[in-house]
Amino acid sequence: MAISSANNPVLLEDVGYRINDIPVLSGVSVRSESMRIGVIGRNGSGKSTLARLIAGLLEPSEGQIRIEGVDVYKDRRAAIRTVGILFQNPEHQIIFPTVSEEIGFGLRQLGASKADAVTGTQKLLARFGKAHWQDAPIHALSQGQKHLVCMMSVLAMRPRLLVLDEPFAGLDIPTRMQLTRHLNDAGTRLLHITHDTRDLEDYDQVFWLDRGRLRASGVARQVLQDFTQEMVRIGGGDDLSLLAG
Ligand SMILES: Nc1ncnc2c1ncn2[C@@H]1O[C@H](COP(=O)(O)OP(=O)(O)OP(=O)(O)O)[C@@H](O)[C@H]1O
Repeated sequence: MAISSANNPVLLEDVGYRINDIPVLSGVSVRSESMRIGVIGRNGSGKSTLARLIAGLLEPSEGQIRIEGVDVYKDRRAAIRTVGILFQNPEHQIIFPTVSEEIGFGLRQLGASKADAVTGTQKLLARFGKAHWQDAPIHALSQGQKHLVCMMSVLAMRPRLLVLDEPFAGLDIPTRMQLTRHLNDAGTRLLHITHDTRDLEDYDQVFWLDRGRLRASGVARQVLQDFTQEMVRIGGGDDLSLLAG
């Protein structure tokens, strides 16, 4: 299903990012109007850095990023309505002790009154069939349940694009399937960053990030096939031996 979001592109123009003058990303240009955008790459290829740039949490050292027309780093007010992000580790996202406080916080960020945030949280939990989680202490939840709390908290803010930074790594198959179903039901545009080709099999368009540069882009099937072949080829060697410096 290749529904497009024409005229609302995810647009990166010649984006670079340096840490202590060392390039982590260089010359990354992406234009996509797809509803399901994938980014694949090895460990250390710059995926998480790219996720944070697209969410507006980092300022590009070079180039421009516009998500549906919004400069997500400079215009933070517009950015929180435009892009949400889910991290690999829920502990990096969760700040509050209970489920309802965590979800309500995002609604308050959007300007909802305390009462509206409470009602909005109740409605959202009911929509996910989790009304009974309202007062649950988050520390008592399983890892998969914590992921779902993060997902509900982000979706409560109705972002037009949701960036997924390997949120399913380390989860078992049923949990991955259930979380994926919730994501698909939400109908939100997704930009999914991963090293696991399984996550992107039914995506519209995939970008392959290699050592901080875009190596390929195109329809998912072709890019994933080329990526897998290259990973198997590298896996036959021993590049773990290489030390920098
Ligand atoms: N704060 C930092 N300080 C120094 N180097 C960093 C920092 N953040 C990222 N890097 C370096 O930038 C490169 C890209 O890191 P990044 O985390 O974006 O890659 P990744 O593709 O998400 O990796 P992984 O799949 O292992 O999570 C790596 O070489 C990493 O060591």
